[in-house]
Amino acid sequence: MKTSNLGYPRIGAHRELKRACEKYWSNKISLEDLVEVGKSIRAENWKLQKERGIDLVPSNDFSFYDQVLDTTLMVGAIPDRYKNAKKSSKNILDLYFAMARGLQKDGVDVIAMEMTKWFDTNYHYIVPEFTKDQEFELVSQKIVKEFQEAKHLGIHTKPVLLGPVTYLLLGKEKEEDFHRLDLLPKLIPVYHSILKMLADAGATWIQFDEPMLSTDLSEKEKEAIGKVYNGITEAFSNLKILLAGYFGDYGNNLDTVLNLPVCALHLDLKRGQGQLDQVLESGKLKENTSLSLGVIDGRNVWKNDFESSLRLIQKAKEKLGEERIIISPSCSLLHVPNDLNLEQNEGLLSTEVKDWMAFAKQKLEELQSLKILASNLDYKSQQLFLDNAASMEKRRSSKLIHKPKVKQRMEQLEERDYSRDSSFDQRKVLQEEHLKLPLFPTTTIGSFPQTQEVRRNRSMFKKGALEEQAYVNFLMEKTTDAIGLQEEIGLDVPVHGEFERNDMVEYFGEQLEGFTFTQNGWVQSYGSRCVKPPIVYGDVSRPVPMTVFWTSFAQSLTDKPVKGMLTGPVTILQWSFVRDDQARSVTCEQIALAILDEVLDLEKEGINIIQVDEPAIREGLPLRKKDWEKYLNWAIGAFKLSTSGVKDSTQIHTHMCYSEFNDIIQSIADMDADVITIECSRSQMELLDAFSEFDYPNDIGPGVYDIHSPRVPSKEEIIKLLQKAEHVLPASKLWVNPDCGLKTRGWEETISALKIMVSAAQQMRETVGQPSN
Ligand SMILES: CN1c2c(nc(N)[nH]c2=O)NC[C@@H]1CNc1ccc(C(=O)N[C@@H](CCC(=O)N[C@@H](CCC(=O)N[C@@H](CCC(=O)O)C(=O)O)C(=O)O)C(=O)O)cc1
Ligand SMILES: N[C@@H](CCS)C(=O)O
Ligand SMILES: [Zn+2]
Repeated sequence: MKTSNLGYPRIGAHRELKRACEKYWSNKISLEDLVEVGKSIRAENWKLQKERGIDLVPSNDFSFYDQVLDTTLMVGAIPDRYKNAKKSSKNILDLYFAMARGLQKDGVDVIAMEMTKWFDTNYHYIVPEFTKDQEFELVSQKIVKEFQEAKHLGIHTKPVLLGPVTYLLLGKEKEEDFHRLDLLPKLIPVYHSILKMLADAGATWIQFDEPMLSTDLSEKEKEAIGKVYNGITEAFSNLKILLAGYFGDYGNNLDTVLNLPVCALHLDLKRGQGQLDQVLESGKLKENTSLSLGVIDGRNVWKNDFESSLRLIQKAKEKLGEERIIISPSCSLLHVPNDLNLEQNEGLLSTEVKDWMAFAKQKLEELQSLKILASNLDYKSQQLFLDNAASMEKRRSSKLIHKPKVKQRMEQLEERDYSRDSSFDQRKVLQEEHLKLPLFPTTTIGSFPQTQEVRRNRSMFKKGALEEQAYVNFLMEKTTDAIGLQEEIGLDVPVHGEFERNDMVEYFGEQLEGFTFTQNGWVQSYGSRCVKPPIVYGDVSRPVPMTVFWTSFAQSLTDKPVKGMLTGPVTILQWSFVRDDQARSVTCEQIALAILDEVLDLEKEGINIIQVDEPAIREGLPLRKKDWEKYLNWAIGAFKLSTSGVKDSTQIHTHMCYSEFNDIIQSIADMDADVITIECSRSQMELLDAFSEFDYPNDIGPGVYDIHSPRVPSKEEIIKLLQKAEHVLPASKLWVNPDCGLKTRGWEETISALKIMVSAAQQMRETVGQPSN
């Protein structure tokens, strides 16, 4: 029996990669320094995995930004607009970062590639772009170099490649009249060249990630899988191919994968437990194919239940024999924090709850333990097993989890708690009278720059080096400045700026009961940006108001209507690590009630516009269509529960970023938010088509510039996007705002961009109704 890992967190135990990248981008360290940081993180990760007895240690799971972008560079799918960036870049990493972040330097002005969510995770990948006559060539040999780098350290790794079918399917056609999958015959030779180089370098196992296998694939897509892996196994009989689908079971694609002559097939047994029986009983697994049993949850932080994992392992062992079993996490460990041992503050994470958890490093140790136990017929009497069973039992019977008051409140909910009193049209009239906003009202999505100064003050306050009152005074100053600035710029609906928040989810998690949080539980979200997801371990409630002080303070500084800012229940759920002892829908409803309490308190304090952000509604959608309806019912229900108790004259906004809306537009309409602000600019307003075709009933603020890049848009660009929007939707429905919050930006670019945006809106007001050219 072997142990295998599919991927390890690459930001470093103390976010070394984040710091190095950000310093490199601001010219504070050299390329050599940055490369050195990457090298030392890789070495540390490989060593750590080796020391924990992992037999198949991954390489090429490291990335300076994103593994999909790495693949794009590997196969040379560099969009034409980066030609100048390529010429002016001194090295390939600068070109790579220009593709990820855009570039505005030395006469080069190029926008970034689109970014979107990686399946149903909070990780974002850079979307490949393809043209009809797309050519591929081997450009980056990173995977070979990293294999050799590990080899020099005495560690024989299993290089990881993003499979060609998933790679193409994750991309977008930038021209009409072709399907990206038709590019496969041109792409495959590049993969074969890479495999040849890896084989020459001495690689034995290769892991191909094909997570698209956990989605509904068409016949053509299934055929493509067949062709690719039959071709590879035939051409490279000296390589052992491990095919990995994850984030779910293979569903209707099972026969396709069972037919492949691969050396090992990975099963995500956390999301698809039933798949093991199906595979074992089908009799279709090829004799030479091993099973990689993904028994450890790569998507959550709970300790593995050895009893249930060993049951699965023993079952597979009996059928296939030990030699054909590999045990592993369900997916890459990219999505969990690094090391639970770094959590030493009992005030944050109690010893009791900590005992229920395992982060990446601990999950490797669990794999090691499972391997030892699985080889012991009498494993139930082993100390390793008994300790684990004791932890499981303590968690099940803990008094921290169940709160009768929360359960009672849920039982009393009625149908009418889930809808507003009047229709949108009726509400709109009242809100117009009340708020008196101009056409094309301007606003922002909530956060203003979280500068180092803001973060440092919070950090000092949390460490006890800054008194609470001094910290509050500092935040009041920042909020006052932000309101003043918004007045000066001429924004119609100001926000308080979210300076007091470390993160839009963690901030709420910290104030809600039933949640706990960590000191160092960082997980990569995109590029150098990380999040520290809170952990829901018990029934959720809101003991005291969470945002009323800051919103009311901001409102006291201006006559304009300040927009209150909350994170919605689905997003809080989706971006937290959630208890696995009850349905997610139940936890979500508990969070919804806590948010409702806050909405009503804000309204009581005279806040007439309240935004409840739900950027994660789309990413929470199950990967298979058959499961959508059930999810959408409870997710939309939770949003409505959290927002429906307000008066008709109170305007509810919601906000979503990076989402394809076409297929869930009805559900978005069902949310019945008075205004929805959405990410739109990186896709050049493509997303609006769904809203216009569907005749979306409520008001919309399509993001008019990309906030993920430091690039300042021109007025012409914004006008062009607004005209595009006005072309498909009536002007009376349109709001003007950036794509998302401004927390990652600096003040200088923020002020410039917002001034341009406001002046673009003013120009639109003047020209409304006139034909655009
Ligand atoms: C909207 N998005 C979000 C997602 N998920 C979330 N949970 N939150 C989101 O906002 N998913 C989709 C998108 C992804 N976008 C982003 C955008 C920005 C970030 C980001 O900026 N992350 C920060 C970390 C934020 C945070 O929690 N900060 C804390 C701790 C700050 C810190 O690092 N402190 C230093 C000390 C500071 C000093 O002394 O100078 C330290 O601890 O060492 C805080 O502000 O208190 C990031 O830096 O990556 C994430 C996702
Ligand atoms: N209100 C949040 C939404 C981000 S999705 C912000 O502005 O950062
Ligand atoms: Zn957003």
